[in-house]
Amino acid sequence: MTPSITSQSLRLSSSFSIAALQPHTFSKIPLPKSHLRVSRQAPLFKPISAVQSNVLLPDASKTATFQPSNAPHLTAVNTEAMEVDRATEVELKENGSRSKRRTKIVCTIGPRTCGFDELEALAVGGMNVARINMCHGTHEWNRKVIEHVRRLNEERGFAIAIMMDTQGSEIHMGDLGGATSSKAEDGEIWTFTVRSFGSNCPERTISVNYDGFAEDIKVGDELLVDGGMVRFVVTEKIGPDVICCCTDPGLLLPRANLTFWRNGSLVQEHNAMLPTISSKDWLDIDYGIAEGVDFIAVSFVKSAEVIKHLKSYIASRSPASNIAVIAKIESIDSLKNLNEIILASDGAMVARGDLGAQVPLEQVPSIQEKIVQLCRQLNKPVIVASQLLESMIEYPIPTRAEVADVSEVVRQQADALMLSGESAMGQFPDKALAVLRSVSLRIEKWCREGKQHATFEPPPISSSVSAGIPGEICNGAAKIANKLKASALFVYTKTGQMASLLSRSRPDCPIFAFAPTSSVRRRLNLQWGLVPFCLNFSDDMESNLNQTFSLLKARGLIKSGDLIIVVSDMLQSIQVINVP
Ligand SMILES: Nc1ncnc2c1ncn2[C@@H]1O[C@H](COP(=O)(O)OP(=O)(O)O)[C@@H](O)[C@H]1O
Ligand SMILES: C=C(OP(=O)(O)O)C(=O)O
Ligand SMILES: [K+]
Ligand SMILES: [Mg+2]
Repeated sequence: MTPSITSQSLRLSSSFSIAALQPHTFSKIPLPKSHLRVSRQAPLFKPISAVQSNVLLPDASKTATFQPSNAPHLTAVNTEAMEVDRATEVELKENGSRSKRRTKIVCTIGPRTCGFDELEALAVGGMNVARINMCHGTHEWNRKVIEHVRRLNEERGFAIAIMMDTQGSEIHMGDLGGATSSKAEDGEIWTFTVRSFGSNCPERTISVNYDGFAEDIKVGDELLVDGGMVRFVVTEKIGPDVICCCTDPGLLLPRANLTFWRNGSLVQEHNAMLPTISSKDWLDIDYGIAEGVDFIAVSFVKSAEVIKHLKSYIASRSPASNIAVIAKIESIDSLKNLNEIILASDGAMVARGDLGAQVPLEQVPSIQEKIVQLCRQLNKPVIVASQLLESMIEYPIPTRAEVADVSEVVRQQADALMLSGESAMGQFPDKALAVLRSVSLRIEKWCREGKQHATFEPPPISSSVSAGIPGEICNGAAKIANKLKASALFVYTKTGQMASLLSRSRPDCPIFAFAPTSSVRRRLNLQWGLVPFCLNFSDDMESNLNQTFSLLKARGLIKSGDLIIVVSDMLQSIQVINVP
C-alpha cells in the first residue's frame, strides 16, 4: 500500500533573490525554471519493499545495522552500511529526538582506556572522537587503539573518528626514568639538562628534549612546569646543566611541558628556532596517513603556511584520503595569525593547557569565546580542550566550577568538548564522560527554552568566505525547522559540506546527515548537532527518502507523522515532509 505523504517543497530558482549572491559551484543540478514556490505535491514516495539483497553480515546479532523489525532473522540487509550505534539510539529514543545531545565529545586515549573493553565503555558512553596524543605511546601502542576503535565501528555501528595529535616542537621534560611522577619540594635544588639517562636517572635530575636549552636560558629566569604547576628559578649554569631552585613545589609528570619567563614575560626565542612540525612529527604524520586517521591536530601552529603545507603533503601522499587538519591554538604566535590559520584549516582546537602557559590565565576565557565565534563564522568545527574536569582525574565528581566551565562551552555552542588526562590516565574516565554528556544535554535544553521567543538569526558568514546558495538554503531550512518545530532535519550530502552548513545554523532539532562513505560519516561526527549515517544513496531523492524513512522507522528513531525538513547537495530545494 502506498502511504500518503504530504510533501511541501520550496525550490529556489535563479530568479529568487538569494541566487543573486555568489555564483555557486556546489550542485550540478540545473536550477528549475519556476519561481520560489510552496507546492503541495501528490504522494511522492513508495515504501521500499522489505529487505533487498546484498551484503551478508558475519553475525547480525552483534551489529546494529538496520533491519526492519519484522525480519529479525535475515542476515542480508539492503544497504552496505546504514548503521546506528547504541549510544545514538539511546540518546534519540530517551527523551525524543529533539533532545538528542548536540555537543560532541573527544576523549584522549591513554593507559587507562586503551583496552577494547574500556574503549567500548567510552563508545557506549557517547565518545564521538578518540584522540591519540603522539607525545605519548609508540606507534605499536597507538595502532592497537586504532584497531580497537575500528572494530567497534565495524561490529557495533559506531562512527568514532580517530584524531592524531602531533607532539610539536615544545620543550618538555623526559620520561623521569620510568617513574609515574616525582615530587619537587620548596627550596630543593634540581638539575635540568640535555643529557639523557635512560632508566638510570640521577636523583633530582630532569632531562630536557631541546638541545639549545642551556644556551637560551639565563640565571634568574623562571622555569615553569605545565604552565606553573611547579616553578623553579635558575640559579646557575654548568655546561649542559641548568641548576634550579624550586619556588612553587608540586608534582612533576613525565614529559611535562616547560616554559621559561624573564622579567614577567614568556621567553620566545626558542620557539622561533623550532619548526612547528618536527621530523618526529613528519614520521608520525606518515604513520597517521598510513593508518587512515580521520583528523590530524597540529600542535603549536604559528601560521597558516604550515597548515597549507601539511594539507598539500597529505593530498600528495594519499590523494584519496579525507584527512582533516585541525589547528591547535595554543601559542602567542597562533593568536597573531588566527584568521588565516583557521581559514586554512578544517577546524580548530582551543588548547587551553598550553595557551594558559603562554598568555595570562585571565585572558584565556575571552580568547576561547573569540575563537569559538570565529570558527562558527568561518564554518569550521571547534573543540574546546583541557582541564574541563581536571579534578576528576582523582575524584568521582567534578567541582562546581568545572561544571560551570563545561556549561559555558556548551552555551557558546562549540562543536566539541575534550577530555585529556581525565580519560587518558584518570581514575574515572566513564564518570567524566557521563558528566560532559549530562551537562551538555541539560544546558542545551536550557538554551533552547531560553531562546524560544528570540528571533532566529544565524551569525553572518565572514566576508572572507561565502557559503553562497547552499549556505542560504541551510540557514533557510534551519529557520523553517525552528518555526515549525520539526522533529529533525535530514541532509543528503556527498562531501559533508551541506551537513556542515546546516550544523553552522545551530537549529533547534537534530540533523540526520546521510553520507555515502563511512569516512565522511566519521568526520561529521565531530560537528555540533549532526547525527551522521552512512547510506549509499542515489540521485533519486524520492527513493532516498523512502529508503531512509523505512530504515529509521524500523529502528524506532522516527515515526509516522513526524515533521522532517529535507535538504541535499544534489537539489537546490527545501522539502517539508510528514513521515508517512
Ligand atoms: N598514550 C599515552 N600513554 C601514556 N600516558 C598518556 C598517553 N596519552 C596521555 N597520557 C597521559 O595523560 C595525560 C594527559 O594527556 P594529554 O593532555 O593528551 O597530554 P599532555 O599533558 O602531555 O599534553 C598526559 O600527561 C599523560 O600523563
Ligand atoms: C590540548 C592541548 O595540547 P596537549 O594536550 O597536546 O598539550 C593543550 O595544550 O591544551
Ligand atoms: K600534543
Ligand atoms: Mg598543548
